[in-house]
Amino acid sequence: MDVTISPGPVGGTVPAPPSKSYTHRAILAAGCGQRAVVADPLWSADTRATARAVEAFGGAVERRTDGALEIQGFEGTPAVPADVIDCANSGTTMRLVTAIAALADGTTVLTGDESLRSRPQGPLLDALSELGATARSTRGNGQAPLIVDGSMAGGTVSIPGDVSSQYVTALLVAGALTDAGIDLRLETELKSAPYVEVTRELLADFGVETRETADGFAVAGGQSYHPADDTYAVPGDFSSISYLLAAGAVAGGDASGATAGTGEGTLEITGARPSAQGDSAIVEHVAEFGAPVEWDRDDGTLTIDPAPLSGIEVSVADTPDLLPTLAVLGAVADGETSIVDAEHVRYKETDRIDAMASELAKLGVETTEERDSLTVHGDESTLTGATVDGHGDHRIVMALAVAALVADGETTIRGAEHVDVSFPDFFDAFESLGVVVDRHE
Ligand SMILES: O=C(O)C1=C[C@@H](OP(=O)(O)O)[C@@H](O)[C@H](O)C1
Ligand SMILES: C=C(OP(=O)(O)O)C(=O)O
Repeated sequence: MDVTISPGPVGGTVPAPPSKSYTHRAILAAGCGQRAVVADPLWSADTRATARAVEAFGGAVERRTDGALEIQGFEGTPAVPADVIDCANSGTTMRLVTAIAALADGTTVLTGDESLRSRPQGPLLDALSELGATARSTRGNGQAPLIVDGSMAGGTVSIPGDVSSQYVTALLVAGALTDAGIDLRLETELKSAPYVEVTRELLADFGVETRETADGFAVAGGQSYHPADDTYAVPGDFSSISYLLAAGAVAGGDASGATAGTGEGTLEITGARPSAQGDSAIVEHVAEFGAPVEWDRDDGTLTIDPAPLSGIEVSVADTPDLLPTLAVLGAVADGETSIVDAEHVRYKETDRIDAMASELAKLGVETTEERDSLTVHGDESTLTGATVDGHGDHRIVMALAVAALVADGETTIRGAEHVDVSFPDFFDAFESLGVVVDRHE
């Protein structure tokens, strides 16, 4: 599907979609236990891949009419899957499920789409092999398809922290079910660190203890997964919220003609309660760009008004998924925006530094790309509508949709269906805010 977006103001109230990261973890934690209900889950292409993996290991995932997931777990012992596990486009699914597969008494094969089959898995495969499983890439290049033979005993292992935090998450989730536990030593600084805190917070809610150590993390073996309450409720997703906040910052207003900076064009986002998500830093970032934003943390409500924006310098070491949103804010802002500490953003569904540089160029925006940074020259840029490519990547599509709101003329985004990965209702949400979206082939 392609979409054509007409520029125009946004305004109104919109709910945040549920967190993808928490939903993946909750489905797997419930799967590792006996039974649990996951309320308000994100039901998207990526989280459905995780649900399929739980079923492949012998669990059952049923979606109730209220959207909650009733999960019967495999109680700590995954069965050997009867078929290949297709992780589709989801890195989180592949990393976490690979580690759980190392607990099965037999062979699991994992694959995914072309994008996922190009992403790095080598350090995780090496770690699982050191811990007593046999885990390898069919092509010997550290990429899926993967073959994993269990079962791993646990022990001490070193792993780089600057490729993906999901390796750490995977070892903590599966390590609790090993005999010996896992003592994980980081060979480098940890990028995307808040995601490990999301993992530790969720594991604690499922009765699994983890520890931060002098050089990494540790999880004792022989633990079991059981939620404190029968039902686990998923919080809102701040990576998804970033597009809504950015839309409010650059195009807030209403049909009656609110003016930037006057507080008349408020956009409100509900369901934005605090959690361990590092991407909640987007709230501070839009404020640094100059947009008036308020966050009622108790109520979970964010309000944002449009304002003239000025460029900022921002590190995405902890928040890689914010890069596309920040790049678009930088394109609209006056002056230069430098997005730094970004090398790991190249290992996502696509190389997002490169993808944003090339698609923003089509809209008339000048950028400078380095290995670990993207500088957006907002002052030298005028956004002009064009046909742009989503690179098969949900976050590129959504960020470009925000840019389209303030481009001069219509913008067509190719491959817009990829929003299904993390925010299936994204274009409906945009329409509810007053955006004119034309979906076509
Ligand atoms: O654990 C998670 O839920 C995620 C971790 C991050 O990946 P990396 O740790 O690979 O940077 C992030 O980019 C991804 O969208 C979700
Ligand atoms: C990189 C992402 O997810 P994953 O690693 O699970 O594919 C993402 O959602 O931006």
